[in-house]
Amino acid sequence: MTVIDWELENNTAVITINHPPANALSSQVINELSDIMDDLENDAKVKAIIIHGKDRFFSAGADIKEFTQMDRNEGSSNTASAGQKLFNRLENFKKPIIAAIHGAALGGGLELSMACHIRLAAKGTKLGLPEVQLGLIPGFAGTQRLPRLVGVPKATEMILTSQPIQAEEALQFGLVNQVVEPEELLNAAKKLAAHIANKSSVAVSLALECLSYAREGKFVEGQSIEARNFSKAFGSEDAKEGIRAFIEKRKPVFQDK
Ligand SMILES: C/C=C/C(=O)SCCNC(=O)CCNC(=O)[C@H](O)C(C)(C)COP(=O)(O)OP(=O)(O)OC[C@H]1O[C@@H](n2cnc3c(N)ncnc32)[C@H](O)[C@@H]1OP(=O)(O)O
Repeated sequence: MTVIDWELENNTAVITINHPPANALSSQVINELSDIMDDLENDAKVKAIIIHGKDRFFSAGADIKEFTQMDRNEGSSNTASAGQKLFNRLENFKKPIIAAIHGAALGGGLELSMACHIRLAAKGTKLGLPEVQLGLIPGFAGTQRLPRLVGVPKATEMILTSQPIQAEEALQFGLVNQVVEPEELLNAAKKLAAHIANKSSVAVSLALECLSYAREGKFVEGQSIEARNFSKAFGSEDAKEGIRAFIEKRKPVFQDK
């Protein structure tokens, strides 16, 4: 039985983690998500991606029950490296990925959402990295991505105390982009995805590439990639159309070329 489904709605791929009871990120979830990303990468119809969780939670993190069946070597190396590899891939994906978070995004669940480009959270969601409480530490790059988003002092407090924060506080710290009513979450994510999917996918992917340098704090390199990508975008058919449409006071019709 699969634990992740996806479907295409207009130009948005909606990925649903469906691994009851807590959408824990078992190795099966990691493998299936990885396979799905292969499909989405090569599907020209997909211009934006949403990841969300079925039922009560976005994801409560790595599968703690699976940990009990692993030997020390597997637990310490394969699990962390498989998750890190996938999440790096998501973060550097050429198509925008939106995490629609509800209930709980804990441990690996928060790490998954932090690897997405934009995060929307439902009111009442708990977000945290509680691994230290288990005698572990975050293993899917949470010690690196959380400080980048909320600053080192807040990340240190969250990781060392294992205490989650609520969506509203996450918004204040920049950990999520928006907080919405739970029943509005998926619609809000779809609206945002459609807004982006309307744009030229050439320009969107060139912009995403530049933004990856900002995440790494590489201003000088990022600036030079920006100049290169500006020139690539400028030479695209979509830029011709976008500029013409502005002059002609109409909506552009992009061909993604
Ligand atoms: C490299 C990455 C490492 C990691 O990510 S380590 C994991 C870090 N995550 C956590 O420590 C979170 C653990 N879970 C919780 O704190 C709580 O749970 C929740 C806040 C998510 C929900 O609490 P409540 O509403 O009281 O429900 P409930 O009875 O605790 O959980 C419902 C069912 O979900 C299972 N479950 C929850 N989290 C996980 C998990 N991470 N891995 C495997 N199963 C999990 C439980 O055991 C239980 O299951 P049953 O109904 O069969 O007793």
